[in-house]
Amino acid sequence: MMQNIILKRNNKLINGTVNLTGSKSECNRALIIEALSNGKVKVENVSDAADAVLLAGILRSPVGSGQLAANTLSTAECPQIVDIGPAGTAMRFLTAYYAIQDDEVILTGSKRMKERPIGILVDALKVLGANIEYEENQGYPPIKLKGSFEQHTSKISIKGNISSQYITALLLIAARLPFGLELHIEGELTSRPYVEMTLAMLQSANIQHTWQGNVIAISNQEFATTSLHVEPDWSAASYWYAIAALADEAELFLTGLTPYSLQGDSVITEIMANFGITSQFKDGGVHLLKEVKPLSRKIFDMKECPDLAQTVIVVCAALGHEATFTGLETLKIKETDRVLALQTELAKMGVKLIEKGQVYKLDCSERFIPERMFINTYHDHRMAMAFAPLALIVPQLEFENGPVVEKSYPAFWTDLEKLGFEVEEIVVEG
Ligand SMILES: O=C(O)C1=C[C@@H](OP(=O)(O)O)[C@@H](O)[C@H](O)C1
Ligand SMILES: C=C(OP(=O)(O)O)C(=O)O
Repeated sequence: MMQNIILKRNNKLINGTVNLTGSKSECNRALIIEALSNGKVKVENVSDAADAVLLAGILRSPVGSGQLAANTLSTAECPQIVDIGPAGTAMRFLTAYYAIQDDEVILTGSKRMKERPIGILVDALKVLGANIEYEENQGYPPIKLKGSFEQHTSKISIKGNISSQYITALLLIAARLPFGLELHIEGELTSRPYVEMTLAMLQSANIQHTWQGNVIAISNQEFATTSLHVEPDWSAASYWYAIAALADEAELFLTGLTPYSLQGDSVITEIMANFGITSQFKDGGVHLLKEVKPLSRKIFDMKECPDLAQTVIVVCAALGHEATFTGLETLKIKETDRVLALQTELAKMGVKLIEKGQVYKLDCSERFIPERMFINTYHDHRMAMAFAPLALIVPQLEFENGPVVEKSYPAFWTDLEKLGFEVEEIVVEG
């Protein structure tokens, strides 16, 4: 049985306040830092995102610091098994974290997680001195981390264009390595703001770094006694910007967001200015106001904000705005192949996302507005949330697997309801 969601909206006037949960990216970094700091660092405002709740459960289990995780199986003979489900950051960050712990751990995840590459990070950790084996397929989870870490070198090289999460994972443990870390990033760095977020959060816990050219260095250092406060999630905010962009009139207040965020996805304010949405920071949050404005921007580079790609592409498709997108390469190895998922779902309204090398063009020449649209979500929270704003132009939407949003924004459907959307849960075979 599966829970689907029927979503409808009977007018195009949006007005209200939304309290977003904490950023899953910030929270998952903060939780790893907390665990590595031996109790010196505390996380404030732990996110409700399922990926963060799961990681907190693992790292804050009574035995502490991941020595024996709560949701795991362990006996004297068998290593504990830690299952992180679909949480990509948790998988990558825990790989580095467990690589330097003493106990033997098997780290596994969902069916999709077993298709998301981890080899680049495992290779780098092995060069540093970690003892890691693959349990099924080379280069992919599950992996066995065998403990007995002995640092061989502080210098390692890592490809920058596949996932910044590998780099973050290494930076998070760097200060705990006896000889520190000198990380050489090979080639282009994707999702750069996420690496900057990591370094900024480490800095808040008093871990200093240098970043010169393509080399980031962190020496062996002590964490300060401090707390790390998790900001509201800007990626979640993007769906409200999309709703405002598709409304006739919109006045929204998103609490707790500031213009000085560590999250690169705060760039949604600039992106959505092109769609007539002004962002005014006051009263402890951001006010969104819709102005009618001709659309002019034709090219969007999503390399630094890949999690916004679905949001922006769906808004353009809904408005019939034939924009061009770059920086979508990493989308193919996320919760699903997001390029393929977008192509398949947009085809249901006659829109094509045409891939020409590394450039993607939206073709709206045969676009139509269906009476009803069924959205497949492919175990991807962002497929559900990015298509939900379409309720402002399509009379009835049905989403496969409503609870999929829990990964990063569990209150998504209830927040829509509070803002006047009709949200009906139905149970279907599946
Ligand atoms: O470090 C992070 O918190 C994240 C980095 C990004 O991944 P990539 O670096 O793989 O693009 C992003 O897509 C993901 O949702 C969260
Ligand atoms: C890609 C994402 O998450 P992760 O890689 O952490 O699974 C996401 O939240 O869009």
